[in-house]
Amino acid sequence: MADDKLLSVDEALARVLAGATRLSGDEEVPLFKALGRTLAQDLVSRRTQPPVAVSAMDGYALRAAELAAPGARLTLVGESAAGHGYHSALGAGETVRIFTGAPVPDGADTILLQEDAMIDAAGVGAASPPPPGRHIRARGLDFREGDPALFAGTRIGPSELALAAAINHPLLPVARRPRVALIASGDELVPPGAEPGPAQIIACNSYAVAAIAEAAGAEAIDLGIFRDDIAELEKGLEQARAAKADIVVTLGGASVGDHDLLRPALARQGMALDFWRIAMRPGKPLIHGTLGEARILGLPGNPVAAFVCALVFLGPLIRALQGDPRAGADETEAAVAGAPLKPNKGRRDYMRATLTRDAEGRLTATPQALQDSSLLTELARSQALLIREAGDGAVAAGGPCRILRLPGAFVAA
Ligand SMILES: Nc1nc2c(c(=O)[nH]1)N[C@H]1C(S)=C(S)[C@@H](COP(=O)(O)OP(=O)(O)OC[C@H]3O[C@@H](n4cnc5c(N)ncnc54)[C@H](O)[C@@H]3O)O[C@H]1N2
Ligand code: MOO
Repeated sequence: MADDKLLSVDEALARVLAGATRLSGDEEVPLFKALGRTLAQDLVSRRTQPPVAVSAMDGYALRAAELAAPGARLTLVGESAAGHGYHSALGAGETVRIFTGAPVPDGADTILLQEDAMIDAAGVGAASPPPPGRHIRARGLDFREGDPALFAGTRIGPSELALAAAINHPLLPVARRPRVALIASGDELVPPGAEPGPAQIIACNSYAVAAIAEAAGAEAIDLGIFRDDIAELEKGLEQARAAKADIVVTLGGASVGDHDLLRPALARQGMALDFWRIAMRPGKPLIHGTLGEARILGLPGNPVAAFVCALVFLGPLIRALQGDPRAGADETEAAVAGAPLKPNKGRRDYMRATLTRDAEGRLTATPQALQDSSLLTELARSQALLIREAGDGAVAAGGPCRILRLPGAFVAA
């Protein structure tokens, strides 16, 4: 059974996304700067493509009916190359040499593949003539001027860039990148490259969380490490306000210990708290609220907990703030368990797991032996999170399970 005192992950995500719509301040960016941004308006095609009927192959443009009779020969009268069409319509008994992407001359209705052409002194023939329409791309086959080709809320990836360029939009209207300020907290933390004291460690969470934020389209602003002191943390929050952060992400200090001072610091700054504990493992102490215009996400300090919470909550929030209608959609996939899974109580569990294919080719997720939420090595060696719902019973090896792929994960051989 779910721990009914704690908010479920789905309810928590719904609350994080409630009212999260595209931020004001749309921008126009050139194509080469648009990867990962989100369209703020529909993009209407400014072109029809192909602009005329063109050949899909190198060969000969002709009338199918004229080559149908056995032994028929056509007279080669000219050439149509991409960008340089044949100057006139095809006359009776004529054919034109044509290349891929070249305009099909008026009168021609099919393309004889170069490899299938028989050429002799009498002209161009074929052992098996092509039927009408073969290897011709009709005008407007891909897109037509005036039709919407890409829609507001679409995340721009490589294929969207190619289409946007082809429909002749050199500048793309995109949502403003949400500004995400990062505040790490803890007396034990020093930055990479520094010499830690005997009980200190190197802070790492900001790097992973900034990467997740930027991959979702945000601008990450690292405000550095703050000591476990309410006044210090308040300074961090003031810096986040000065940086005009849309989202303030705090890292650590979210739990109930005497040195977990974020909630009091946030309260003193005037945060309207929404929730601070959820039924998730790792990631129980997750703070959500608003502070002025900014949204607050207080991530737990344990690195894997911070990572998983950033994937599950911060990424979707950033996407929603750019107007992506699919933000928060279920991105899990079906897999089979590579090892027996124990019953799961209380909280939804996101177990770090490797991904392979079994002998039948099924996607197989095998949980790491150690699941402590401090273990970065296990995280870096994993390709997926194997999700166990609160109340799930035992599952035998080979039984069904659900996974969420980690960013950039491949399926190991
Ligand atoms: N009595 C209880 N204790 C704890 C509970 C609880 O419910 N009752 N929850 C545990 C869980 S679950 C987690 S997760 C942690 C979260 O605690 P905090 O958010 O307060 O995080 P800290 O105590 O500051 O740090 C926890 C751990 O993570 C390390 N850390 C923190 N920040 C970073 C960073 N930027 N880079 C690398 N490592 C970081 C820190 O050194 C600690 O080891 O609380 C449990 N306790
Ligand atoms: O968030 Mo804690 O274990 O759930 O690491």
